[in-house]
Amino acid sequence: MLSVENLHKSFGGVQATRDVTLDFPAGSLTAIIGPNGAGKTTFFNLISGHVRPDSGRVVFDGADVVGLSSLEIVRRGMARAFQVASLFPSLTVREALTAAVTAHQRRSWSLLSRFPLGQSRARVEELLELLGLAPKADLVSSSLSHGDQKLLDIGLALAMDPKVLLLDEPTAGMGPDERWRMIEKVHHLWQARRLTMVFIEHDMDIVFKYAQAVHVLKYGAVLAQGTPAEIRRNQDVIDAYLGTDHHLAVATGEVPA
Ligand SMILES: Nc1ncnc2c1ncn2[C@@H]1O[C@H](COP(=O)(O)OP(=O)(O)OP(=O)(O)O)[C@@H](O)[C@H]1O
Repeated sequence: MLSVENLHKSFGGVQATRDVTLDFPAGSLTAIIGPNGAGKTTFFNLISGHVRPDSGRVVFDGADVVGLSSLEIVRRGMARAFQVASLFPSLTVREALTAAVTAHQRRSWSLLSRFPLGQSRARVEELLELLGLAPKADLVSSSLSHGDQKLLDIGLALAMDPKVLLLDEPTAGMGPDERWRMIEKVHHLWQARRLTMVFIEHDMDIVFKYAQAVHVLKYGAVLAQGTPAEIRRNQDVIDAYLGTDHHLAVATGEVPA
């Protein structure tokens, strides 16, 4: 579905992405982890067309998309949840989703005839249900909790009908309980929509519980990739990232050695 080959990007003297080659099979749920400044967000910027790589390929659905605009990449089916809900502070949740669904359908001219207004309404209601936002559909976006605003951001990305969904720290800024509720919803929609999903996450408990595959970046390069079980016992990852707390957890039997 998505594969990245030998991707490089420098900003001045900083090599933010170094020879990154990674694969994201159709229907997979992959976490990207790494210390601050490892190049995780830059990686998302490169694959979604927001920043152009210096070299390398981003093969999405069989075609190299390097050089295409971010809008064209969205149109081809790769969406990214941005903090966009805050752009529509006075719209209700339903109005914001309706605007996104309608905008997407207008862009997909060839599909327009297959999406009459009734279907676009049905699509909005389906998204409200999927995200658990139906009871809040008539609230203005700015009055939502932080977690619900993030869900609305995800909903606006889902309105693009993506095959691949990129989430940059979906649980950032949340307390422990809200974090787990959020990731459970994300996991539910991954299952329900059979998406290929990639998420950047700092909370290792969440990563190890939910991701099928984990790609670890350090100084812009791929340090390791594997299943959660492989990553948590990978010595390079432990040394570079998981650190002493992990050693302690292994020693006390909280996680397997
Ligand atoms: N537009 C830019 N101009 C200059 N330097 C940049 C730019 N974008 C990223 N960088 C640099 O590239 C490196 C990687 O940054 P990036 O934000 O991708 O890391 P990250 O892993 O997402 O970090 P964090 O976990 O803190 O969000 C950093 O040194 C950063 O300062």
